[in-house]
Amino acid sequence: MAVEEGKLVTETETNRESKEHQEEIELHRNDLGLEDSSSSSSSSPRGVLGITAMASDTDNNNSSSYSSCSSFSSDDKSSSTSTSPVSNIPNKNVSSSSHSLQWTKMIESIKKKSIRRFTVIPFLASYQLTRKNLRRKQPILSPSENSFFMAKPSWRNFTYEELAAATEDFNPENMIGKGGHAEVYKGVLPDGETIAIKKVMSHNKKEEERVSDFLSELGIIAHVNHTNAAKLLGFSIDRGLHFVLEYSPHGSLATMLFGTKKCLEWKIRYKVALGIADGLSYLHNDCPRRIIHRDIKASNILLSRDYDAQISDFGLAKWLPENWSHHVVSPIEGTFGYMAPEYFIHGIVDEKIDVFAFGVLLLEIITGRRAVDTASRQSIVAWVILIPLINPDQGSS
Ligand SMILES: Nc1ncnc2c1ncn2[C@@H]1O[C@H](COP(=O)(O)OP(=O)(O)OP(=O)(O)O)[C@@H](O)[C@H]1O
Repeated sequence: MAVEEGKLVTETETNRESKEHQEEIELHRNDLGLEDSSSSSSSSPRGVLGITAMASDTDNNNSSSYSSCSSFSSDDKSSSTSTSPVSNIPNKNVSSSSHSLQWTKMIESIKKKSIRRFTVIPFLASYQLTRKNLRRKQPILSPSENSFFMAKPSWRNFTYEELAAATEDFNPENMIGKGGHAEVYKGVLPDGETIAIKKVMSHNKKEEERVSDFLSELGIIAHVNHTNAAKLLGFSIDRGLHFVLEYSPHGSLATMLFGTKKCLEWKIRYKVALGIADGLSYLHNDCPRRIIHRDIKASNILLSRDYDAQISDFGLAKWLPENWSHHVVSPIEGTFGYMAPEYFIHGIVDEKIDVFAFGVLLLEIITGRRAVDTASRQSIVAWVILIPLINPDQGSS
C-alpha cells in the first residue's frame, strides 16, 4: 500500500489505522498509569517518553533535525541500541514546575500530531503492547527478537552531573566530533568505561521541536540491538538533551577514509563493507521494527576497536509497518550524493534507498573518493558511469 507522509491512500485505511493507533495510545496510557488521554499533564519524562513512544511520528521529521538544505551540504553524525520497558526509566530528573509545563505542552503537541501521522516507533512503549504487536505481525520470532524480550534494559537515564564528571565539565579538549546538530564528547564513567556523549545543539529550533526530534531518535535507537549498529548506553534530559553512546575508538569511516594519510587496509575495508551490509539487513529484516535509516553515509558509520562497522545516527530513520510497500515523505532530507533518485525526486522511502546509499558507500570504500568531489562537485556515481565513456580501456579492464 502506498502511503503519503502522515496519510494513507484510502479513506477507509486511514480511519482504520487512526483507530488502531488511537487504541494503542489508550493501551499505553493505561500501561503508564496515565488517567485520561484528553488531559495528560504528566510532568515526568517517563510519561512523556511513553506517550511519544507510541504516539509520535516521523513527521517530527518535518521538524526534524536534518533540514534538507543543511544535510545537502556536508557530512557527519552518529547514534545507537537496546531496549527497555518504560517502567525502568527513572523520572527523577525533571521536577520544577516550569519543566513540568514544558513536558505537558510537549505531550499535548505530540498527541495532536500522533493521530494523523505515524512515523516514530512506539518505543519505550509498554513491553506487553510491543510484544502483542510483534506477535501479530511476526508469529515466529527471530533470535534477535527473542533476545529483545528477554534482555534487561541496558541503558539508563544519566544525570547532568554524571555527564559533566565524565567529560570534565564538557571540556573542549574532550570533544571528539561535531556535526550540524550535535557536539560529541569523550567521557569516562566512574567504573572506567569510556563513553561518547552526543549533546544536541540544534539552536535554530524551538525547544519543543528539539525535544520531539530527540524522542523520535531515541524511540528508534531503543529498538536496535546489533553488532553493526551503534550502541546506546543511555540518555539525559537534564540541562539539555544528550545521547550516551558506546565509544567507538576509531571514530567514523569518513575520518578513516578521508581524514588521515594512512591507507586503510583492504581486509579492513572488506570487513567494514560486510558489517554495513549486515547492519542494514538487520534494520530492514530482523529488527523488531522495520527501520529505514535514510542517511547512510561514511560519517554515519562508526568503527569499533576491532573495526566492526556500526551504523549510527538514527535522526532521520523511519519505521515502516510491515504491510506498507513504501512511504512518501516531505520534506526530503538526507545527504547529497547518497540519495536514490526516487527518493530525491519523489520522496519515496523504502529499503532500496538505504541500499542505494550503501552502493555509494561501497564506491567510496573501494576508490577512496568522496560521494561528491568537493572541487569538481562531481558525484561518484556519475564519475563511475563516465569512466568507460571517457576512457574505454579503463572501463573494460
Ligand atoms: N560513539 C562515538 N564514538 C566515537 N566518535 C563518535 C561517536 N559518535 C559520534 N562520533 C564522532 O562525532 C562526529 C559527529 O557526531 P554526529 O555525526 O553524531 O553529529 P551530528 O550533529 O548528528 O551530525 P550531522 O551533521 O550529520 O547531523 C561523528 O562523525 C564521529 O566522528
